[in-house]
Amino acid sequence: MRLRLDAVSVEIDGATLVEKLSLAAAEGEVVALVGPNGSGKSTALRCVYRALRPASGAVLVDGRDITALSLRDSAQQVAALTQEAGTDLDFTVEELVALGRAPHLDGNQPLSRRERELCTEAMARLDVLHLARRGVLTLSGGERQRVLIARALVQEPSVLVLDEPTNHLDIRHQVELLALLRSAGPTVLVVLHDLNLAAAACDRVVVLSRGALVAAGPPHEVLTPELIHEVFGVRTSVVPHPLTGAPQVLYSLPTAVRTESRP
Ligand SMILES: Nc1ncnc2c1ncn2[C@@H]1O[C@H](COP(=O)(O)OP(=O)(O)OP(=O)(O)O)[C@@H](O)[C@H]1O
Repeated sequence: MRLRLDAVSVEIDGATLVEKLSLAAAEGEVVALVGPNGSGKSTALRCVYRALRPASGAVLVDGRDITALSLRDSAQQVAALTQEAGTDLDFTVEELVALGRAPHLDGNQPLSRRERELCTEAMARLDVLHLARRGVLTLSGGERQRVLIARALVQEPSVLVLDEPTNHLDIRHQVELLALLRSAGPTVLVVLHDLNLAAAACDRVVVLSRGALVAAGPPHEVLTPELIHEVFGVRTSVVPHPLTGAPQVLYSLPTAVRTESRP
């Protein structure tokens, strides 16, 4: 198994934020992590990119506990797009993307031709090549998000974790990003709030509630009205997508908050 979380628990100041979370993702699989606000999704991801150390349990990449690897070795294995990933550093887009190669370089070693091509290709795939010379601080939120994803791709990780990567993205770039994640190569663990994007793009969906796993499996098995009501407290209808058959979650607003009906 490429990525495995084995009974990972996280405690901070005596509170258990994640409790005995186990999940696995095979090579090339795209797994969505969904759940209500505060259910522990970002905390679980932080253990994978080593911003947090589990109180117990382990994160394994290709069977090796990542805490046994040097930071440089684990940065070659795992790339992350985090919620804190906005950068205050005034790089150009191409400089920031090139930084994704850092875990693979010795000191100030310049990029090889192949690495420069890799950066150009990633910028093109994320539709930011035309911004290559722009300062990152001048970009819109969605443009910056796409640049950071290009940086994660040039890292050529075997595992890519992304925390709400569709934040700030317009609908075209959301759809393109999810399609890209399916074809990019690395095993992907992605936190998503949009259950329909998760259903369309992910092989499996893992649902967290109050720090613990409540369901995991293919989208059509997991995303049922009963489960969504139990976990999110929202009534939904789930119908098959007319073209793909993937489950589509339809929401209706509670009648109490509807505006009065028109004459
Ligand atoms: N450093 C910390 N100290 C104390 N509590 C924390 C800390 N970090 C996170 N928490 C709490 O842990 C819980 C889980 O947080 P986490 O960010 O993992 O949730 P999430 O599922 O990613 O939420 P969201 O959908 O809102 O991004 C929350 O209640 C949060 O307030």
